[in-house]
Amino acid sequence: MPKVLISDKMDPKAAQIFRARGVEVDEITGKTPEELKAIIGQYDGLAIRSATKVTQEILDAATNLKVVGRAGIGVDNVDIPAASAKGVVVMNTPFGNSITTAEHAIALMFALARQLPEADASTQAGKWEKNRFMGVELTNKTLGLVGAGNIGSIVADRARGLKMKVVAYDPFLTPERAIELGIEKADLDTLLSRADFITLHTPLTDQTRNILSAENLAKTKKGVRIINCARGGLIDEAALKAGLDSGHIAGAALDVFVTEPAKENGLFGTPNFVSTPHLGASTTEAQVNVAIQVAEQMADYLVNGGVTNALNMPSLSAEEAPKLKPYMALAETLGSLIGQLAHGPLSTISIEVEGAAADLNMKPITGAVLAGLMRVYSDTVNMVNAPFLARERGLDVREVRHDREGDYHTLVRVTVKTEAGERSVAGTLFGNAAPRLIELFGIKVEADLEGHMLYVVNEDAPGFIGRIGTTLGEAGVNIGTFHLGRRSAGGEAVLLLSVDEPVSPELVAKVRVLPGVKTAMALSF
Ligand SMILES: NC(=O)c1ccc[n+]([C@@H]2O[C@H](COP(=O)([O-])OP(=O)(O)OC[C@H]3O[C@@H](n4cnc5c(N)ncnc54)[C@H](O)[C@@H]3O)[C@@H](O)[C@H]2O)c1
Ligand SMILES: O=C(O)CC[C@@H](O)C(=O)O
Repeated sequence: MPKVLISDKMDPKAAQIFRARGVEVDEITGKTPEELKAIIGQYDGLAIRSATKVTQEILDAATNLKVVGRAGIGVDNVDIPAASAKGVVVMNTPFGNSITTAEHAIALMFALARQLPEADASTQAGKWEKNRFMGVELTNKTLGLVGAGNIGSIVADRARGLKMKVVAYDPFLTPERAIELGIEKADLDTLLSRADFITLHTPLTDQTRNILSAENLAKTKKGVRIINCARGGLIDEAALKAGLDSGHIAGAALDVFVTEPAKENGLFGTPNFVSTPHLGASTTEAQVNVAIQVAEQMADYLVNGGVTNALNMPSLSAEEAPKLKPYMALAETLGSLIGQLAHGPLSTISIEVEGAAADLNMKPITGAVLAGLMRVYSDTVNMVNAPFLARERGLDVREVRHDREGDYHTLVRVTVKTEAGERSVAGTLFGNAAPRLIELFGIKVEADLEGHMLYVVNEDAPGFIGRIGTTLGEAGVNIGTFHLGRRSAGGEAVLLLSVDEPVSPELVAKVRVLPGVKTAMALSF
């Protein structure tokens, strides 16, 4: 039974779902990195929010880990390249808290427009400063939206309901989508010069870090009000403070900070500055949503192999997973066969599917071929890290889907380009379930590839089969299955034998010197 650790505070629904889906679960929150390192080795899955940092060190200690699930959106607390290299799937729940976070941005916009926190503090201090708190209306004001993705587009919708004009800067926003959202697409400088309020809704990347830098803040309209419910690091906090102090910026509200938890910050105590402790996603509804989603996604992966919302692997629905399972076994076997047989560096690998296979999601098939192939170099390879390793090795991976009907109802072919030329193997599913080799380097040969095998290429000549049988018999090796194919009568022939024990190098050497043998190799699957 797979075992999951929930290491951050999460709605109890997550644990209930894991248990109902046959996944054992421990809820242990508040561990230090050292304490987490000591226990993580026993778990197949790790469910987190933002407090747990999934670093290279934690991943190195996580010897059984298969999946990290983030109940939320941002995965900046997970070292994704390190997870990918270790073959650990990283998933998030991209939609569960979007409405809640958008509402928080709108709440902060109102808080700034009417100075609600300061007015509240003053009133409760008995000051009744009616003349001090003169606000501004939102109606007819321009909202500058930086990032019009899931959350940004909900903010835009709510802002339009408040009769604001919305101008958006997002390099990936299409003109059609802008029309659909009823917003104006603009470049950043235009947005900065026109917006009365600016709200940020992008991830933190090399392009967005300090997107509101001192230079860009200087381009804003005097009296601008700024909201950040996305990620700390999008705004230069020192420049923001200077803008508030000078009066150029009329107000700023931050839910996120460069350093979190933000127990101290230069902005604290600045007039017209409002802050919340990363509460964007903190509503009952959003926390229930993300807890349910993360548990369902992780259980799907651990129990059925379904992949949803993974950041380092193509999606595979729980419905598709059982259909793809035999194909992935076939693909991995073909990858392994060609990895064992093709000598020297590979430059290109092409994966072709036809017949029933052509109707399937191809990414998992490709991942499985690469995993089989790369396992020849490293036994920690799986479908998640194989594409990364292949890329690291400069392997050009091509996928080809054929509409044509071939001789087989379904077929997967793997071709690699080596220094010696192209090498190709193909296989099918027997009875829609059992992987079977049907072609090896251009020779038709039907074989089940499993366990220990001996591969021999020889000249097709009378007496050869007897000789090989005798050689194996003398070595005390029992032949399980025997598969033979040849290019033409008297031409090159290929022999695949399954045997009960691993084939020793000494036996391979004896087979290689038999008359007519061109090559011999031990294979294992
Ligand atoms: N405060 C919170 O508690 C909280 C909660 C949820 C999400 N978030 C954060 O909110 C942010 C937005 O989340 P989302 O779900 O809308 O993400 P999303 O991926 O749906 O949208 C992000 C948008 O940013 C755009 N973008 C990327 N680079 C850009 C650039 N250089 N300039 C302008 N736009 C750019 C993308 O095209 C995309 O449309 C993320 O950083 C997320 O981590 C915070
Ligand atoms: O889990 C949280 O409270 C924060 C979530 C938020 O930052 C996110 O990226 O989803």
